[in-house]
Amino acid sequence: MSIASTPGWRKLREHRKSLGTTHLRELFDRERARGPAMTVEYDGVVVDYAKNLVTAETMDLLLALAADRDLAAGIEAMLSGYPINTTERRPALHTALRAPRDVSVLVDGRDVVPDVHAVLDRMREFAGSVRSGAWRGCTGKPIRTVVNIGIGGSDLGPAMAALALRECTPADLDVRFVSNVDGHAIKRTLRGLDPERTLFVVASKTFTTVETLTNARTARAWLSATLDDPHAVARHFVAVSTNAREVAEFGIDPANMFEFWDWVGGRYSLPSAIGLSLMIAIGPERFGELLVGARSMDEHFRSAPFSRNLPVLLGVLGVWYRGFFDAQTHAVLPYDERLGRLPAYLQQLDMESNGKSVTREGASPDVDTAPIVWGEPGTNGQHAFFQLLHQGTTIVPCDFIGVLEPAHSDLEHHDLLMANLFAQTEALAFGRFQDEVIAEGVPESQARHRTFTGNRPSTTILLPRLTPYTLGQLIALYEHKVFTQGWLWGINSFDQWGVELGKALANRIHDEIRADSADLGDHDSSTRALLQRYRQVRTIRNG
Ligand SMILES: O=P(O)(O)OC[C@H]1O[C@H](O)[C@H](O)[C@@H](O)[C@@H]1O
Repeated sequence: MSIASTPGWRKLREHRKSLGTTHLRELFDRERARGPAMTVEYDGVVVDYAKNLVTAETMDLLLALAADRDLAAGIEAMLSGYPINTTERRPALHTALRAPRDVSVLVDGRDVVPDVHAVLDRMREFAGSVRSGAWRGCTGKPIRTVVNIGIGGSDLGPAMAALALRECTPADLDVRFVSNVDGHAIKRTLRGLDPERTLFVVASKTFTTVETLTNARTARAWLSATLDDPHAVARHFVAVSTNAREVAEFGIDPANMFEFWDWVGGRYSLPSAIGLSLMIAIGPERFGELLVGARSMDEHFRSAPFSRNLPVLLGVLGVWYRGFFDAQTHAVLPYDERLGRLPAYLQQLDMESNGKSVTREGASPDVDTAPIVWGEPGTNGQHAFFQLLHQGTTIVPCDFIGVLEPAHSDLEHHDLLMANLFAQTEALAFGRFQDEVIAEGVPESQARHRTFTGNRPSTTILLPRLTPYTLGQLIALYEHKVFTQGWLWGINSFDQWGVELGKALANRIHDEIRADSADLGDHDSSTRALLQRYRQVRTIRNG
């Protein structure tokens, strides 16, 4: 049944009406212990959702909706390997990537956990040998730079995590990421590198992604231009993929390929071999800690009652705002420079998973699905777009993410950072009303401009420290939040057909650009004129 026609949704609609414009000031006045009552802690991760536009009744209704939508069965189906990715007839088993050795997870009657650990063992051995210098380039020198070539899920996860955990990377090891097909990207990445000491990790689930293969070919040509050695590619290129045939076709020895499986979605693949560059950067042991952290959140998701289940709570709050407040976007604001790429990572996770207009049954959903996810680290965002968060005409639910203890010892910086985080959530929630502004001595002519309506929702997520373990928890927290929402909306969160059309058209246009004489008559007048303009410049440049 579509979600909007369920009794649970109808009750929420009534409840939303009765809530009207009730202000967070009032809710906090009414419930003296609202803060602690609406804070849930699990294994060191604190989620305070008190500054959301909800009452205890709202939460009860949202959680009842989750129960009615059989979320518990959905969670079980995902974790036990049921093929919930129906359009691709596959399970979505990223959770098996962090299962301990003694657990079994069956896919088509076969336990996949031994395969997972066999690859992890190979990764550990390889990453260890690169880090220790035992793995040599073809001229006998140890590797000092690792370049991960991949895009989307084969880039964002490891790049986000490598930045987050950079303190764990030895100073003499440089791990870089290149994704864009824009030639400036690979040029800048390779600038100043010593081919004799550089290792390329070509990461692609399909090994057919044009951007990645183009960058990999350019890197191979760059390497071969200096290292005239038949063993150069074997010593300087490894692959991470599900596609051994294409890897061999590219010229990478399958012995240097690290495998994963089609039941791992690209945007969920960081804990798989896609994490190889990260493992080299932070070391096998720390990579293992990330898996254990993610595992801890998996277990929590599976077993905690919904009212104390962090991913479920975050998930239903998002459903509430999309369904009943017309909130088009959701901001992720990590108050931690190290989490600078988290918003980009979560954009793919959330928008590629749930940005859909078709239900699992092939119908149109009758409610809005994924929000537009965006964000920047604090405090930078405050000096850029927070104006709109505080006084704009649109409601933007925000996640503020803070880390209690920094990895440096400069408390002055950290106190300021955290003060800003807390202040922003307070300002958004409670605002400053016009009479208060006037009472402060602001001239009446300016009072409206300097008024803050407040009642702008936010959730605060606190981690004790940013470590591989807590980063693993945070990743799994958001993965399961996204799952919760997709399940409630009734969509398949694990396919991504929406990226295909643009790819197909780009292939066709690419051919037309290369064949100068190609007839552009099939294109619309806008595209045709743009292509002609580009072809002219291209022809002049090529002489
Ligand atoms: O890992 P690859 O096969 O190279 O895919 C890289 C990315 O490209 C695709 O277009 C998908 O939209 C992403 O989900 C995927 O992560």
